[in-house]
Amino acid sequence: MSIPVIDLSDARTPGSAGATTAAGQLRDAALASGFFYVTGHGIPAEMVQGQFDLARALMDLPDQVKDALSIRRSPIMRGFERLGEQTLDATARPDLKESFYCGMHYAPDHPYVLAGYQTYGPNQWPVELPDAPERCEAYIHAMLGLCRRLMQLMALSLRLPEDFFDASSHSPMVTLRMIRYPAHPDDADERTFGAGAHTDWGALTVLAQDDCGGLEVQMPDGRWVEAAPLPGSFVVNLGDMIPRWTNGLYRSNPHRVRNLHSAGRARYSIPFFYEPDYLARIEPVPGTLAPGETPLLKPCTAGEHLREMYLRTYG
Ligand SMILES: O=C(O)CCC(=O)C(=O)O
Ligand SMILES: [Fe+2]
Repeated sequence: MSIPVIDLSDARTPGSAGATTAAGQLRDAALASGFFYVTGHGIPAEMVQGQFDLARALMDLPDQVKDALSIRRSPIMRGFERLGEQTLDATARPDLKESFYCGMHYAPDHPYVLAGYQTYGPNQWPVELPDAPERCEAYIHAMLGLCRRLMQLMALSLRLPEDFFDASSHSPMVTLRMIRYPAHPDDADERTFGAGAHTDWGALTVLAQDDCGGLEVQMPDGRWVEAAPLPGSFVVNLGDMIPRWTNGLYRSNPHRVRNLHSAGRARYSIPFFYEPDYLARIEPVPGTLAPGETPLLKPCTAGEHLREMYLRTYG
C-alpha cells in the first residue's frame, strides 16, 4: 500500500466535473492511511518557493531574536520553537527540529480574540524580516482556500451535501509552521527523530516539503512508508478531528520524520494546519452513527479538542 496522488485539476470548484472522482479517491485514502498527495491544486509554485525562502530566513535569524520571540512568550503559541523544545512521541527523545509558528490575522475586536480563545490573537514577527507578515497572510489564505475545498470534497466523499462543512469554516483556527530539521546526527539511536511519531490534532494538514525526504507514514498494517517528495504536490493528511467527526470511519495515521537521506543538508517543511471554528461541534456526521449508537469519541467543540492536544505535548 502506498500513498495515493489526487489530481484536483478538474475538481477545484463546487460542482466541477471531476469532483465525484476526486471525492472517491479521497474516501479511499481516508479509509486507508489518511494520507494523500494533491496535485493540480492551483497554488503557484513561486508562492511555495517564496515561503521556503522565508522559512530559511527565519531559521537563520540569531538565537537572541528567536528567544525574544519564543512561543513561551505567547499565550497562543506564536513565534519560535527551539531545537528539542517539543517531544511529539513521549517514548522518544525530544524532536530534532526547530520551527516558527504563525496564524491568520484576526482583528483585536474579533469576538474570539476578545474571548481569549486558543489560536486567535497576535503573531510575533521579527522586525528583521518586514515582509514576513504579508507573505504568510497570503500563503495562509491560499492554503485555507485549498482546505475549504478539500472539506467540500470530504463532504461529498461521505455522501453529504458539498457545502456540509462550510458553516464550520467562517473563523477557522489555522496555524502555519515553518520547520527546519538538522541532518540526522551520526550518534542517533532508535529513539532519535526529527519529529517523533504522532498523529496531527486538527482536521487537515497540508504540507509542503523540500526535496530532502524523510517523512514516514504508518500504514494500517503497521509498516512505515516514506512519503517521498513529489515536485509540485502537497502532502495532505487527516488529523484527529476527522475520526471524531466520522465516528472512526476516516483515519488520522501516525507519521514521523527522520532527516536521513539529505547528505547532511537541513530539511525544511511547511505544514499548514486547518481546524474549523473554535465553537464548531465535532460529532459524528450523518451516516456515520447508527440510530441509538454511542459515538466512539466524546463530541466536543473544535476548541476543546485542540486544547486537549496542545497540553499533551507541550505540558
Ligand atoms: O515535516 C514534516 O514532514 C511533517 C511535520 C509534521 O508532521 C507536523 O508538524 O505535524
Ligand atoms: Fe504531523
